[in-house]
Formats: sequence, C-alpha cells, structure tokens
Amino acid sequence: MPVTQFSASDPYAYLNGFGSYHESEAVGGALPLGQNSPQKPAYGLYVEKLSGTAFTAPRHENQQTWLYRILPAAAHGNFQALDADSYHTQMTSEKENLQYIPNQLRWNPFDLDESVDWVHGLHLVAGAGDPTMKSGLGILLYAAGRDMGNEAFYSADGDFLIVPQHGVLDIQTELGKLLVQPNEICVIPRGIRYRVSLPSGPVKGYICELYQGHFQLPELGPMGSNGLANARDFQAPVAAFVDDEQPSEYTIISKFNNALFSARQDHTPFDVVAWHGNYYPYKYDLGRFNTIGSISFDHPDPSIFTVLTGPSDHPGTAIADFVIFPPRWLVAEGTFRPPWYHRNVMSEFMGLIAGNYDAKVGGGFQPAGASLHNIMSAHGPDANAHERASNVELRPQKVGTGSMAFMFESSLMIGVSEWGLKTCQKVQENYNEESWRPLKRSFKNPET
Ligand SMILES: O=C(O)Cc1cc(O)ccc1O
Ligand SMILES: [Fe+2]
Repeated sequence: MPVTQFSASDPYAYLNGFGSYHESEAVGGALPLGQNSPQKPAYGLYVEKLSGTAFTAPRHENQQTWLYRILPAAAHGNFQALDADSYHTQMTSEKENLQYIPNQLRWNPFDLDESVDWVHGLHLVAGAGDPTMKSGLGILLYAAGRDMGNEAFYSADGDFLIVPQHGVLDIQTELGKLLVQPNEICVIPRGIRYRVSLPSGPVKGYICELYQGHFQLPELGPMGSNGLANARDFQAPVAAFVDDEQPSEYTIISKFNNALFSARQDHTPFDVVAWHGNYYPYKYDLGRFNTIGSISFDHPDPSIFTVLTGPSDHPGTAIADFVIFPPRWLVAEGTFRPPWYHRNVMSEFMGLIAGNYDAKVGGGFQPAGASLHNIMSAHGPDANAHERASNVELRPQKVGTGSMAFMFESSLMIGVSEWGLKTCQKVQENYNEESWRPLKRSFKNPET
C-alpha cells in the first residue's frame, strides 16, 4: 500500500503568503542548491518546470515552479476525447453558443448529486470569452458525492477559483494537499493536476474559471498597506508525494477548450517530492477578511469587498473580481443602507454560501442559489428590503451574522449555458415580477 509522505507531521501544513516565493521538500535534500536543473538531481528525481506565465513575462508578473518528481508528467499515453454526453463543462450538449439575455436571472438552490465525482459534477452555467484565445471566464457549479478514483484532473483553460457552499474538499494536488471547507476558497492555477476526495460526504459550490491571466490581490490605494484580504492569510500546501513502487494505473483528465480528454499512465501523478516557485495552489479563509466600510454616510461601491481580482489589460477593469459580503457593522447616518438601485457596466453573478443577503429579504435568494444581473440590467433591493431600509431606525446594526454572499463581477457580457437556462430547471420565472413590480410610487409632486 503506497503511503503519502509529507514534509511536516501535519498532512495539512501550509506555507503562508500570497504570491510569495515558496519552497518545500518532503524529503530533506531533494531541492538542489544554487541551481534548478542539476545533471544528476538528488535521489534520482526528475526535474520539471511548470510555467504559469510566458517565459518572458515581466518579473513582477512572472510565475513558475520547479518540480522534483519521481517521473515526469509527460510519461502518459495519448489523450482521447471523452464522450461529450458524459460531462457538462461545455456550453450546450449541442455545442451551441452561450445565450446572452438582458433579463435579471435568479436560480433556486442547486441540488446535490451523490452519483458523480468532482470531474463529472462540474457544470458550466455561464461565461464569456474563449479559452482558446485566453480571454474571459467560465462560471461553473459543482455537485459531487463520490471520491475521484485513481485519477487526476487539470484545466488547461484557466485558473479555478473554488467557492465551496456545502461539504469538505480534500484536494490532493501535485504540490501537496489542501483541505477546503465552506467559508474558505481555494485557487488551483491552470495545469496543476489534482484529485478531489470528499471526507464529509457530498459537496456543492461555485467556481470562477479565469481564462486570462491569474488572480491577484486588489490595490489598496488610500486605504494603505493592510486591509481586505491580507497576503499572509493565503496558504499554499507543503510538498507531499506518494512513493508507488508498483506500477499503478492512473487516468489524467484534461479540460481543454471546455471539452474533456483522458489519458492513461502507469504511475501516480502525485510524486512531487519537492518544489520551489511562486506558481502554486492556495486557499484562504473568508473569515479572515478585514472588512472596511463607510463610517459616515452613504453606501460605498462593493469593490471595497474585493478578495481577489483577475485583471483585464485595462487598469481597474476586471475580467473577474471575487467580492464577498461578510458579516459587518452598518453605521452610516441618514443613509439608505442597502445597495442603491443601479445599472452596472459590469456583469454581476452572485451566490450565497450561507445565511441571507441584506439586499434581498423576499426569500428568493437562498444558499446554493445564484443570480445574474448582466451588463446594464437594472436591479437593487427587492420591495421588502426597500420598505424596511427606508423606515428602519438608523442605529449601528450588525448585518450578515452567519452569512456569506459573494459576487463574481466581470466587465464582460455574461452568456448563460443551456444547462443554466433550461436543463438545471432552477431558473425562477418570476424573479423580476416578485422583486421590483410591488414597488409603489411615493412621489408627491410639490407642483400639483
Ligand atoms: O447588486 C448587488 O446586490 C451587488 C452589489 C452590492 C452593493 O453593495 C453595491 C452594488 C452591487 O452591485
Ligand atoms: Fe448589483
């Protein structure tokens, strides 16, 4: 029975820091000193480089990791396309385009599916752009109830930002293990192979796949050098490997232009004994977010709640911002405290991990549900929330206790997949009618 060897006694030990240069070895002396690729690496390991940016990317953007492993990742058979009906990462089963519609959309909670594993539990619900052009993003929902077998999955399309809503993910990556539960998130950069087990039973949640660039921390501007998500709270795994002397059959599943391919190999892909670099998976506890808000008046833009941003080439304009609405105090004086009614030049896809969201008190936005307010689609508090917030006594108030809503906000127009619009059967037909039609005129024209 192969045994996983870790670099520390705790299999879930982590290295702290966002965008840091880390190194980790599960066996002392596995990392070469003073060079990356010695003629004879220690212990007969192979050296492999994993690039996260172009070789020539400027230093401040450059991301790469050197792996010291038992066999190189290249040692596998040819990839074969999987039957497209067996998975749900494409736009439609007929491979048609996403549908772009200006309606406000809201989904009832998505179901668990105990019959499938991580890979087969991925469902593309919405997106924009094209992984072949390295532009845009995909929004996926996952629901799974089975451990992956002797399999490893990677996406060549983009970085997965995973937002668990229910259940624990035990993620064995090439670089080590991550245990991720609701109210935490993790990012698995493209190319990194991993296998998901479910130690607490079925899981479901949301994924933002960034086809373009990588997630980074937002600028803090006049806020100064700390606040929001602090760099030291991001955690990368320590090196952990399986020393599998007997040949073992493994399947590698590749997500490539949203289609899935599989290849066989006769050795474990989780054989990285040591690594060093700044291209690695990481997790973050949303409870550590240092929430900042108005201490005078008016409702600030939700950008103050940005955890991570996937920038476009235009400064300040994201392909995907990951924004959270954590428990917080509202103290603004003389202010309508929930979000204003608005039309946004960006698209807003929202989900709810737990609790409720203060802008929607009608009950239709539930944990494991979602909403999409596309570019310039008007939205805001529902009639009940408006009524309450317009009349409430403005004492300091703690909102969102036990709650966590989030938003994937994108400068791109978001299309919805056939699965998202029809197959999932979760779209609320009357979202718009129930939320805003009940709003009454209260205008009293002083001229008449
Ligand atoms: O629409 C929403 O609920 C998200 C949102 C929240 C907020 O506080 C300000 C703007 C915004 O789009
Ligand atoms: Fe909004």
